[in-house]
Formats: sequence, C-alpha cells, structure tokens
Amino acid sequence: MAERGVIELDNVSHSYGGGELLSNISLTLAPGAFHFLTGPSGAGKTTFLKICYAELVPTAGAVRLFGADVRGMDRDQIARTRRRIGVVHQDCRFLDHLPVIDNIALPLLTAGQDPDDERNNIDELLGWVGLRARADALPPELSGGERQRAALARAVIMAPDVILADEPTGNIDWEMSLRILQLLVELNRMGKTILIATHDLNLIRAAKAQVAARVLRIKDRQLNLAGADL
Ligand SMILES: Nc1ncnc2c1ncn2[C@@H]1O[C@H](COP(=O)(O)OP(=O)(O)OP(=O)(O)O)[C@@H](O)[C@H]1O
Repeated sequence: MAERGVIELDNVSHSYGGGELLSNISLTLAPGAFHFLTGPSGAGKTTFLKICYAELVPTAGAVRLFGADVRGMDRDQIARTRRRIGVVHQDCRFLDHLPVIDNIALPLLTAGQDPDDERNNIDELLGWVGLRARADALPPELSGGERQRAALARAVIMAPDVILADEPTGNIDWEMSLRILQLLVELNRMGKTILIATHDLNLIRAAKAQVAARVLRIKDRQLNLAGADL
C-alpha cells in the first residue's frame, strides 16, 4: 500500500491527567516535507513530538507511522518503526562517560549492529557535522553548538526517513544556528521529512528562504498552520 503520510495524526488529544493539553489534532506529514512547530512555552510542542515518534501514546485518537497504526504494533514493530525516525532531543541526552563517537554510534548498538562495521559511515557523519576533531571528547567538554551537531549525527546514524528536532538551536549563537539549519536543509534535500520545534522566528525565516517550509503552531490546545507572514 502506498504511504500517504510518513506521520499521520487523526483526532489526537492528550492529557497528562489534568486538563487537556492537545485537543483533536489531525495532521499528515507528507514524505519529504519540511515543517516547523512553534507555540508558546508549555503549549505542548515536546509532547506533540513524543506522540509523533511513539514515545507517548495519546489519550485519544490514532497515530499512524509509515501507514501503520501504532496501537496495533508490538514492541518489536515499534522499535523498528522508531529507527526510521531520528530524534534530536531538547536536552541532547548523551551518556557523559562515553566519547562523542560512541554516543553517536549508540543507536547502532541498540539495533544489534556492529558499530565497527559502520566506522566509515560514522567518520563520514562526524565530518559532515564538523566534529571529526572532537570524536574522542566527552559530552561535558562540548560547546552548545557541538552538542547539537553531535545529537544531529546520532539522530541520522540509522539513516532515518524522518528527523524530529526539539529546539535544535536553543542556547546557541546565530552563526551556529544557521549551520545546524543548513544540515537539516541538506537532509531535506536528500528526501528526509523534517519537523523542527522552535521558538526562533529568525530561524524559520532563514529556512523559508531556502526550502518550502510550512509552519505549524500549537496554541490553546489546537494545531494550526501559521500565516504566511512568518
Ligand atoms: N510527563 C509529564 N507529566 C505531566 N505533565 C507534563 C509531562 N510532560 C510535560 N508536561 C506538562 O505539559 C505541558 C506541555 O509541556 P511540553 O514540554 O510538551 O511543552 P513545550 O511547548 O514543549 O514547552 P517548551 O517550549 O517550554 O519546551 C507543560 O505544562 C508540562 O509541564
């Protein structure tokens, strides 16, 4: 069956126990699309991303990833599906006692692959994000921009179809933000579907000058397409 959307949400609502945070959200992310996700702090952007990569099951509604309903998947299917989605977490989530190169290789180990077989690939990835010289550094030794680039390399090591990034340019300077944006644009040009949660309207404007990016906004529990003024 042809895939209509890589990520499809159908009337999704979520509550953490109190009032509803997200209400009746429907969305289809087409293959190769480039989207931003904005909204006030606490609006539910991280929650929304977690639903999109099946880390969180919403309290109502259906989530289909690559055409398959998450509710019908067993643990193995969920693990396999999640390998097709690379995630750049807001806090990067490194293992601080392991060098950068091993942190980037971790998804290979988790998937039962031998990272040594993939060394060339890792080396190429390190070069792509400009971190070859920092391969043996420990995560606490990295600058904010280096951390974000290492997190991006780890997110793409399994050659995912989709990349979800949660504030990938938070707390880094503008020049480095543009560099990270450039990497995400390159991934999109390779055909990857991209969804980036950000508060940074300048970043969105910079992206729109290069790709046909659409902007989604979560506000008052709803998800809407933002106006063309952004
Ligand atoms: N596991 C959880 N249990 C209970 N409440 C939670 C949980 N995770 C998030 N929340 C609450 O849900 C709301 C939305 O959080 P979320 O992190 O999704 O928002 P956000 O839009 O990403 O915020 P920010 O822009 O500040 O990162 C917040 O009020 C948060 O405290």
